[in-house]
Amino acid sequence: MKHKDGLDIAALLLLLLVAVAAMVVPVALTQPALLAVPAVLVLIALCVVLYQRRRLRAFLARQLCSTDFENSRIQYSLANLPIPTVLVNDGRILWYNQYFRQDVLDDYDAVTRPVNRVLPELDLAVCSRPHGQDLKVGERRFTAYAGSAKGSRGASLVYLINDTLYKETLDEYNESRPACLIIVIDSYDELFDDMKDSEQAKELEAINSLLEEYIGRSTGFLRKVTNSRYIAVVEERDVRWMLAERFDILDKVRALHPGGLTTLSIGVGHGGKTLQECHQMARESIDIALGRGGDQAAVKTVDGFEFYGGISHGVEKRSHVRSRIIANALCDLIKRSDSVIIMGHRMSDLDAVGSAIGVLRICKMCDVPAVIAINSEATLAGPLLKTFLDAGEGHDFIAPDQTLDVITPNTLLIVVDTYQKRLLESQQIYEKCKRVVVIDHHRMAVGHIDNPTLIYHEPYASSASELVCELLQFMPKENNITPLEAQALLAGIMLDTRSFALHVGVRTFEAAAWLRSRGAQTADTKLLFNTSKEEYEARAHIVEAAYIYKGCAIALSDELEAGMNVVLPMAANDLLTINGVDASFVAVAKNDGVNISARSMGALNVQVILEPLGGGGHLMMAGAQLQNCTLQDAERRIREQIDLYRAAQKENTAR
Ligand SMILES: Nc1ncnc2c1ncn2[C@@H]1O[C@@H]2COP(=O)(O)O[C@H]3[C@@H](O)[C@H](n4cnc5c(N)ncnc54)O[C@@H]3COP(=O)(O)O[C@H]2[C@H]1O
Ligand SMILES: [Mn+2]
Repeated sequence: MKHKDGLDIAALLLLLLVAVAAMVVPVALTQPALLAVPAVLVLIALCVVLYQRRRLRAFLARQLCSTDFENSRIQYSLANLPIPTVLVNDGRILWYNQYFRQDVLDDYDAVTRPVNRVLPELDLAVCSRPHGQDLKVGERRFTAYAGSAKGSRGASLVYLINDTLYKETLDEYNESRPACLIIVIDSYDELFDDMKDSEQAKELEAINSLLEEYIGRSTGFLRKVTNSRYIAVVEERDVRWMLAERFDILDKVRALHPGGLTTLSIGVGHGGKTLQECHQMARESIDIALGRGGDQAAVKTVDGFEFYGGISHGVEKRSHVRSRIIANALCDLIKRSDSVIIMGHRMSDLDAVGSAIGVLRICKMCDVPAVIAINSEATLAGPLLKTFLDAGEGHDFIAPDQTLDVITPNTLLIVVDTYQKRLLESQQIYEKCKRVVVIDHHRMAVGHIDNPTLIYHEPYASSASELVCELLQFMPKENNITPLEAQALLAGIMLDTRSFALHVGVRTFEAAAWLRSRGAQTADTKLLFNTSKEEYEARAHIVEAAYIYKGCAIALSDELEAGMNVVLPMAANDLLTINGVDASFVAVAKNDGVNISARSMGALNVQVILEPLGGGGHLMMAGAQLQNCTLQDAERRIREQIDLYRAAQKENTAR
């Protein structure tokens, strides 16, 4: 019998090894050169052992796994099962049927081999679950199910179902789901209006060929729907590489001109059930991308929005015509209401209160009763409120919960200086009012007010106060704004432009000039920004403790005394005046969380940096409120985001 041969050879080998061992010492002593002989002998012995091991394994496999081993119970029940089956004990293969040998082992033998050499991914715990485990062997794909083998403790039987076809079909299905892209050339009208026809053609041809090349890489197609708008239908597999490359088409188009004159906005909808649903998602995405200032891609998925790009400054894109139309529409809406409630964001600031005061004047011009809902305990515009109280205008400002009783189905809510539901001064008022108007200048973000009756949203405007100024100028009626109201609006503009340093367009100065002509005193306005000595000291303290990290000033502070909230944004402003600081981040503990104010001079987009922390705002002015978070955590998260942003910037310039 063969296994007897095996034993004989083993005995022979043993003898050989003993002889070699006996020889080594005397030979090494007398003639070291002859040591080569035992070495060669050992080598031969090893070869023989390896060869025998293979033969032994083949022999065992034949005995155990072939059908002529009639006495085995496993054999009886499983050998003819037409799916690959393997018995595993203690991590080693004990037995398998012929299908396993054919489909998984490619006709090699593997009895007693460790199972993780043959199936490295196999995890018996996962296989034992009802859905089994996905396994890949070469090109073939299986689902493995495991059960414990009867009668043998610790041994498992693993069944492998070859479902390569279904899995490949499923993958192909997922990869080929439809996705829709809407691509818009930002500020097309403004740019192309002044161009000669030949220049227009050249410009468009450059953009077209970049877009064609980009979509040409996909399996889909591109169509131009209007002069400035394209639509592309692609597949999920294409969206995947576009996301991985972070829509570098944006950079390519921006690079056509040194100043980044032409930019694109892209809205992507993917993951929807139907092509129609994806198209709808793409439309929502392009709206939000444009609302955030353009030059970026917004991707709507089933769980929300993601943004890519958005590094250039928005180009001013507004027309007086639009302001006039909105002014008329707003007037109409107000006149058709019983009463109006005006409300800003919580922790109201000079811009929120200033613009609310402007809107109140519009309501008065329309002869409709109106109030400003404001929490005067939690505001950063204390000095402004006080000025109005002192002037005997206190009745116009009411605590939010006091307005709830007077809300009727015909009450109009006008929200100023925010677009976000969660930042509103009062959620209850918002929920109770049927009709809502929004006047805001912040770049749009996720969680915005749905379906407002009217929106006046201009991300290029400096402030909500500037927008309200324009509306006031177009009011159909004789304008009777008071000098004090003009001053409130001017304070709003000055706050958000950091006294006309940032974010100022031609229209900002126009609005300021108009306010001046209506009696706003600049010196008095400046007084509204003054602080107490304690606040000044706290501010200096924070600035002193700041350090610089990758061009960003970071300052941390323990909780401030109640009523000192304005110290936080002011310290952030101060830090920006230091040479070599591109952006500043001030984090202050507040209750169980941390409040953050961030500022930049435009070299960094602080909105993008704070968005992952749940904050938002503008390119140059942003904030976030972290709940249940320590100061150290906040610092770590800020630095993490700065790292990511700097890395992305580096990659961009490298490209
Ligand atoms: N969780 C979140 N989600 C989305 N957006 C968020 C957000 N948290 C904050 N923001 C936005 O970020 C911007 C900056 O907020 P921050 O509190 O640092 O700075 C505020 C305010 O604290 C600061 N401020 C108020 N009074 C001030 C004064 N007297 N002097 C200097 N700064 C003042 O002026 C800034 C006015 O900024 P603005 O209202 O246009 O826009 C705000 C706010 O709308
Ligand atoms: Mn504000």
